[in-house]
Amino acid sequence: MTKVIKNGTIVTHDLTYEADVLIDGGTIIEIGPNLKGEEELDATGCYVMPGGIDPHVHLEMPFMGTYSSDDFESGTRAGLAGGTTMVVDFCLPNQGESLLDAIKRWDNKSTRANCDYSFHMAVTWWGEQVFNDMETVVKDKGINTFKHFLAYKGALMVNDDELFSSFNRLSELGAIAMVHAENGDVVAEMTAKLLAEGNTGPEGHAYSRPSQVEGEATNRAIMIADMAGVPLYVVHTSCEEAHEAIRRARQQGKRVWGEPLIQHLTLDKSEYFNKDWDHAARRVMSPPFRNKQHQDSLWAGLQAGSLSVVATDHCAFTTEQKRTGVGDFSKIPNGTGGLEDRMPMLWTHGVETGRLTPNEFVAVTSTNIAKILNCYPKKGAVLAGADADLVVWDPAKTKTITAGTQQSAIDYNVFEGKEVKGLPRFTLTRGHVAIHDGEVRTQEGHGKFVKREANTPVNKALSSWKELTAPQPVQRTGIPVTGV
Ligand SMILES: NC(=O)NCCC(=O)O
Ligand SMILES: [Zn+2]
Ligand SMILES: [Zn+2]
Repeated sequence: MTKVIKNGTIVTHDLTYEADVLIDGGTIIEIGPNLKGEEELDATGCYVMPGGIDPHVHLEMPFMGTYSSDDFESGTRAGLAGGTTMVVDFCLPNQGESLLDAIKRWDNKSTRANCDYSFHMAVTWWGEQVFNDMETVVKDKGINTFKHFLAYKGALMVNDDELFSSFNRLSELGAIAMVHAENGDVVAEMTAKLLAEGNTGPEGHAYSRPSQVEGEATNRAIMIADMAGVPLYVVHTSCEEAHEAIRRARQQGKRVWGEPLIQHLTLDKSEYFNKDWDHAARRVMSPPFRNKQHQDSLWAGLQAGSLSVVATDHCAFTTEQKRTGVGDFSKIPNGTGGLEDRMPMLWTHGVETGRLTPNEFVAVTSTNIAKILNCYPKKGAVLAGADADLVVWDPAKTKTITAGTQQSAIDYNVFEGKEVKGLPRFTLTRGHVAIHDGEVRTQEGHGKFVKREANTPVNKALSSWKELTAPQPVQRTGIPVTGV
C-alpha cells in the first residue's frame, strides 16, 4: 500500500523545498512534484520533517526502589503524539549481572513499543565479565554506545579507574562513551549535610547538586576520554560549566558532544521553591533545573553548534511514587517526563522566538543524533530509501499542555499550562500513520529494534589521529653505556 504526502514543504537539516513524498510500506521511495499514491495525506501549510529521535529515555526503569511509570507502550505513544518516531533507552545491568542478561530483560519490555527504538548499554560495575561481554554487545547486539554514571554513589556510580578501563575497552571496540556527569562523592556528602541541617524538602535536591559538581565531572570525563581515545557523549548537559568544558574540548578538536534537555532549556530552579511539596518533587531530576544564565548558555550552544542534541531523559514517576521522599529529598525518585512535549516546546521556544531555524530544529531533534549513533540516513532523513519515520508539522497548530489530555501514564505534566505553537498533523512510524490529525492510531508492537554498527566515521577519524600522535620511542645512535 503506497501513501503520498502532498503539498508540503520538506525541511531537513540542510534543505527546505517543496515536494511530495511517496512511501511504500515502511520506506520512502520517491520525492518530487506531483506524486501519486493509494492514500493521500494533505500537508498544505505544513513542514515535512524527519521524525524526532529522543536518544535519552528510561521506560519502565528500575530506579530508587521503584520503576518509572511509562513503559515502552505508553512512552512511545507519547513520543509519537509529539512527533518523535524513535527512542533510545538504557539497558541497566544489576551489580554482577552480565550485560547480555540485561539486554534480555530490555528485549522483553520493548516488545510493546509503538515506534522503533534502540538501546544504549550502561556500565554499572566493572570486571572481566563486563570487559568480555562488551565485545558481544557491540559486535552481535548492535549497540555501540555505553553510558557511565559518575553520580548515584552506592548504586549506579563507577569510579575513575573503572571509567578509564571501560573507556579504553570502548576505544578498542570502536564504540562511543556516554556519561552522566555529576561528582557523586561530593553530591553524597552534601546531601548528608543538608539532611542533617534540616533541609529535607525538594529544594534540598537542587542545593545538593550545584552546577560546579556537573562542571567538574564533565571536565574529568572529557580528560579521561581523551586519554583513552574514545568519542564522548555527555548526557543532560544542564549548565554553563559543563557546556564550557564541552565547548573548549570541541575547539581543541576533541570528539565530544553535549545533550541539553528540553526541561533544562525551558524550566528553571524556582520550581523547587514552590510552596506545594508535590509541585516541587515532581520536578526533581538530576541534574536539577538551573537559572536563566545557564539556560541562555544552553540555547547559545545549540545556536553555535557546541551542543548537538535536545533530548528529554524521559523518566516519569507518579506523584505517589515521588511521595516516597516526603521528609527526605534524597528518596524522591529522580526523573521527569517530556517525550510528548519535546518537539512542540522546542519549536515554540526555539523556532518561534528566532533562536533556531527550522533546519536547526531538525538537526538537534533528529539528524545530528542519527549521525552520532550511526543510524543515518535510515533514520533522521527525508531521502529515498530512508525509513518513512516522518512528522508532518503544522506550525500554526496550538494547544495548552495539560496532563488531562497527555498520553503519558503519569498524573501531572511538568509543562502544565504552557502554550505551544507547532504540533504534528501526522506522525508516521515506518509508514504507519500513528497520529492522524489529533487522533491516536498507534499499533502496539509495531516498533522494531534498530541495530547500530560500531566504528562510526568519528571513531575511525579519532583512532587514526590517536595512532598518528601516539608516543613513539626515539631511535638513537650512540646510547651511553652505563656502569663503565
Ligand atoms: N535524570 C534523572 O533524574 N533520572 C533518570 C536517570 C538519569 O539519567 O540520571
Ligand atoms: Zn543521568
Ligand atoms: Zn537518563
